Amino acid sequence: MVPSRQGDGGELYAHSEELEAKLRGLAKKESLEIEKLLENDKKTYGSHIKILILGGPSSGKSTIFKQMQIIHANGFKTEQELIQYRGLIDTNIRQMYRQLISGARVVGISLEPLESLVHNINKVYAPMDADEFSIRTIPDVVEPLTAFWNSREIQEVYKRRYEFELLDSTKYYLENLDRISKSDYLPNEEDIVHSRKATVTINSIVFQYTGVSLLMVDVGGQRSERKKWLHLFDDAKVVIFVIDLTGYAKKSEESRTELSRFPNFFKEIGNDAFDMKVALKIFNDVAGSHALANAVFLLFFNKVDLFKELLPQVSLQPCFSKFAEENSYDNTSKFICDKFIRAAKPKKSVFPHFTTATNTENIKMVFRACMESVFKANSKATGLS
Ligand SMILES: Nc1nc2c(ncn2[C@@H]2O[C@H](COP(=O)(O)OP(=O)(O)OP(=O)(O)O)[C@@H](O)[C@H]2O)c(=O)[nH]1
Ligand SMILES: [Mg+2]
Repeated sequence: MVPSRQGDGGELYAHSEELEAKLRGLAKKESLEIEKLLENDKKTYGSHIKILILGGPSSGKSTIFKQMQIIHANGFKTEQELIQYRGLIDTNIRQMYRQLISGARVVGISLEPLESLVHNINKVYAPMDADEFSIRTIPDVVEPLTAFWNSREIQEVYKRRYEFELLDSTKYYLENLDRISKSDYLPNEEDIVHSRKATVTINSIVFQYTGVSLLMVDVGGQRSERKKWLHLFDDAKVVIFVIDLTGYAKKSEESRTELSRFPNFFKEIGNDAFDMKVALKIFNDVAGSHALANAVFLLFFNKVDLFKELLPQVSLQPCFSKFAEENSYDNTSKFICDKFIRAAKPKKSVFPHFTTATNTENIKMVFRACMESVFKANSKATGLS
């Protein structure tokens, strides 16, 4: 799948001078707002250790942020929060259904045999279409949508999911429709970390970790959101940089626009516009930033679960032409990891970790290991001793 493009003005930005000027004005206004927000943060949070979560679109930053809320704060408990997540999950499910239909067109699989199922599903969704907030996974949609999902055609389309845009949690939600459609359904933590909404705000939490107060900040990874990052770099001690491992197989429109701006960094563009290359470029920029010269970098190579599923189907070689080994997990993960570590040269403290952000236990364990290495790394530079 390619990242959701909600709220992204990327291509417009590249093509129109007038729009560019307008957006510059907006960015200035935005930067004043961010400064005000940070000023308030300082008042509220005092002198905490600041950890920034950065990375490309849809890499899993907010999922990690949610896990921190679950592990170190109160998690998601209020009815209002749960109802909001329920609405988001319902919207995600409808989105997945539509993406599978468009995907069938992209990969050239005819859905004619599913005509009556599609008709029945559309009949349920049609009255809700006028208002996004009214979208519900009602019991009437469960039977046709489950049959649609289990059909031979859609399973074939799903196998080729990296050729078109599809939400990562498609299988997870479409196999839990019975539970989700219950009238009193409220999402559990696992459901919540599988939901998807592109971040267009700056989210922060403060929590205690072994007696140290940490301020963790989550931002959006889409190009329009990355303009806000610079304002946050000052006094950040730790950067968690999240990389979507499946990005080696994805080519989003955003990646094409993005890479065409750096012809010297990436010699071959066009067919070569893989999301992982954009992530590499973003990481290279961030790691070279003066404001982050003393920060410890934790690299989270994320979506290990999906990466392992993908490896037997898609080779790493089209994305990285120098990769010439067998497409095993060990070979590919090492190759990708080396690429990023080399991009961080010359002097950085960089600690790589392999993660599945939707798995609370995995993130709990990785975070513990991270903090140990951070505390040990360079107490003078980080002020974490
Ligand atoms: N299966 C699986 N899904 C993941 C993993 N990490 C994240 N996801 C899913 O990937 C989708 C995108 O994750 P987000 O956390 O929203 O990504 P993000 O980096 O915050 O994206 P932006 O805010 O747009 O920059 C969500 O549906 C997550 O549930 C993972 O390790 N495994
Ligand atoms: Mg996010």
